[in-house]
Amino acid sequence: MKVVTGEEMHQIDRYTMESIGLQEELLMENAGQALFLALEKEKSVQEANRIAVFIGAGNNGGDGFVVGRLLNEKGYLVDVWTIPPIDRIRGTAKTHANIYQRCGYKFREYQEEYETFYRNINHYDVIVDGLLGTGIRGEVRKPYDEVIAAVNESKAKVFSIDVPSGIPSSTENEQREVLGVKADKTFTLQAPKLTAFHFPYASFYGEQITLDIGIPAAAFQKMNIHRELWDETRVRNSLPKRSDHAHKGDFGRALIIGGSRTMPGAPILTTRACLRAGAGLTTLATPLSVATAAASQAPEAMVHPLANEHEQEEWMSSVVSVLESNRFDGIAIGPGIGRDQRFSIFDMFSGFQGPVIMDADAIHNVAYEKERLKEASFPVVLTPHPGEMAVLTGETVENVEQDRFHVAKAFAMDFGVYLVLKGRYTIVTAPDGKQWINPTGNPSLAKGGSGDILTGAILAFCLQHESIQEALCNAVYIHGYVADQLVECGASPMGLVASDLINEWPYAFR
Ligand SMILES: NC(=O)C1=CN([C@@H]2O[C@H](COP(=O)(O)OP(=O)(O)OC[C@H]3O[C@@H](n4cnc5c(N)ncnc54)[C@H](OP(=O)(O)O)[C@@H]3O)[C@@H](O)[C@H]2O)[C@H](O)CC1
Ligand SMILES: [K+]
Repeated sequence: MKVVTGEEMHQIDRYTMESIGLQEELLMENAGQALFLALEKEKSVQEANRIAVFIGAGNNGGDGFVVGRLLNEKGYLVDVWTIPPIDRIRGTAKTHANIYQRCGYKFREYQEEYETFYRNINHYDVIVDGLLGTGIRGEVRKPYDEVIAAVNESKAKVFSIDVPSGIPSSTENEQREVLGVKADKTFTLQAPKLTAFHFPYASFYGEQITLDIGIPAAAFQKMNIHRELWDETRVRNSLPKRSDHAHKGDFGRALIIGGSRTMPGAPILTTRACLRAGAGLTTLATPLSVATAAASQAPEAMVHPLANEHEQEEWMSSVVSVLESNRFDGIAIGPGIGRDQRFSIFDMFSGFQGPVIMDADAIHNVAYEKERLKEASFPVVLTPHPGEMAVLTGETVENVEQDRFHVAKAFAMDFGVYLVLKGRYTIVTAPDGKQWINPTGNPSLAKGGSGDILTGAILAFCLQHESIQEALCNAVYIHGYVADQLVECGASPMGLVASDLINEWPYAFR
């Protein structure tokens, strides 16, 4: 499913109307019908004594008029409020306002009776928010700011149409305080909007449901949008199937390089996750101080002791000799190495051709020689969290977080790498700039060890998928999905640790 900015959606609408010939009146009717059907399924709507529909000046309000008409038709007790005077409503929204009136239904104007409006707002069980949609520009103006504040203070269930009113639908906004409707649920029309996956905006959306309003696929294709949601269907369709007569050689030889005296656990978690995610043969190369613990905690793995991490030269040559004396199909480097030492991944891995996943401390190292990413002999996957992304770009974490999509895309394209920018909605970016957003995961993943296991799963999946992009998207999806499953079964996000996720991994799609 494509994820769009408001501007992209407007262009898609325009193409649908002007080149395909589906008119806006019809799209608005479709939107209202789809919204009405979705609302009717809501318990709070079924049980509501009184429902309010709030309508703004644009087409978001037009959708509101269609919903208001259909709710009236089915006998719900509805108050339809227009925030601007009715004569300010124009175009297609006006057409549907006229249809509403000709069907014999009443509406109230905020400007005429705003005292009643604020008195009544506490008596509504449900508010349908058709105030502002993708057409908002700049800061929320009067009186919408006051109306939005009142909606947020009311006890009603709030259902937003398309976007929570006040929330922009692109991330290219100057930093300002965000004022928006805090929706319980947002019914997005046709395609999810970008800010639904970008904080601070995402927290206003509540649960997100996408409704089909009949915009043809051809209109999306024409626009060439390279940003998509990676959902469960995509995972199920792209996860490799194991044949009955498979053997371990079919699933790749994985090498994990990591660990140090003070961080022995990280590479062990990566190794265990790599095994659980199905790699055929998994080897851990780690300093002697970690090797014994690793052998007992990941007995299915092979362990190659490396030189002490403080002996920089020796450590690097021990890595090289592990690579020279064995054959590996993919490598993950970074978990628990520590920040004290400098090493060159490109010197150590020269000539290697399988995928190399660089995580954690390896990212800090590669930042010093990032120009060499452009000439790597192997496909590179970088898995930074926002702090590590800031190290890579030389920007502040705030700058990264302000525009994650653009920062990730620019870096992946400039340096020709796959980039997994971690966060509540992790973004996978391919070297050609295409992006996929991961919807799974919860706060239990905001914890030490969670990145280490993702790295192991990514390595294992890269060895089992034809496409690196699909491997990354699927690993990220399942990593979050497993955490979601555990929380759904009653585990507290506070108490879950990375090992719990590793143990749950095989049951992800039971
Ligand atoms: N394909 C689809 O998804 C369809 C979506 N539809 C719905 O249409 C809206 C987008 O409609 P649009 O008219 O472009 O925009 P809005 O409804 O958001 O309203 C814009 C008007 O709001 C006023 N405005 C703009 N900025 C502000 C602000 N900062 N503060 C207050 N008011 C603001 C302005 O009106 P004025 O008269 O005050 O100038 C704008 O004109 C989309 O979200 C869907 O809900 C359609 O139904 C068809 C298909
Ligand atoms: K809205």
